[in-house]
Amino acid sequence: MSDSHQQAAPPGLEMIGLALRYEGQTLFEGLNLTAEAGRCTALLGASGVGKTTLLRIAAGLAVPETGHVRASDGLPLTGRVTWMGQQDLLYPWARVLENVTIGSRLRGQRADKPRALKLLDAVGLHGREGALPKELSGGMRQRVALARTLYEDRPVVLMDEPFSALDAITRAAMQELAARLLAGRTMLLITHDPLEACRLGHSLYVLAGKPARLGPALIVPGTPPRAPDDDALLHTQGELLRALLDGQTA
Ligand SMILES: Nc1ncnc2c1ncn2[C@@H]1O[C@H](COP(=O)(O)OP(=O)(O)OP(=O)(O)O)[C@@H](O)[C@H]1O
Repeated sequence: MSDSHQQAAPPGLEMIGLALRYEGQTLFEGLNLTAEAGRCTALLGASGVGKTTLLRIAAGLAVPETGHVRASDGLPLTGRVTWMGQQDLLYPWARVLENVTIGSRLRGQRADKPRALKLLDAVGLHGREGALPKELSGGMRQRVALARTLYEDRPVVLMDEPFSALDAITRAAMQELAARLLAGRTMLLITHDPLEACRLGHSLYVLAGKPARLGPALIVPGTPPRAPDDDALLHTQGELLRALLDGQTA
């Protein structure tokens, strides 16, 4: 199912000349990154290099010392960005349906229950709308989180290791679901997993060094979700792993 609720064409996300220091350490300096409109940009790099910080800047949750983030269509980004993280961050006291529609409640709007139920159906949770998060497996909770992300219906989706807490099989299934249901949106995906980046991403970047710099884009041919044993994917995965290892020694 594609989410027909989505309206305007998604903008690209342009991060320009970002500089940020924490406790005297320069994390970025003059960093530029564009997440292309309607495509998935994957960002990899060693732990602590600054990936989440970059995503927080993109979300407006952290403010760079210099530089700025803008939408490629020149319109404000406010209200056009959503976030999906590693933890599902479901409210434990709220049932599945309420968790999916929580954004409406927080905005003081009426929940669109028929649409939420349709999305729960699309993520394979038909009939589970009355369950509490504790009654669901980790993979199911992440499906609820995906339904909630889709319910928010923002053209730009920021994903911080969204599937890293899942086992390999559930993770592969979630990658397929997310690629299908989020297709056409502008996605910026942080992952530690080269295979995940190659399955989901159109452009892949490695962030490395102090201050952190972006390596050249690796472009993966084909349409996500790519098969894990696809020849072109396996080739790009090797290149990406090499770039990650080179980043460690740079
Ligand atoms: N609010 C903050 N105050 C001080 N230092 C911070 C803050 N946020 C992040 N840092 C530091 O900035 C660096 C980058 O952190 P960040 O979480 O962005 O890395 P990361 O690449 O996402 O790591 P990981 O892959 O482990 O999640 C780390 O050294 C971290 O300790």
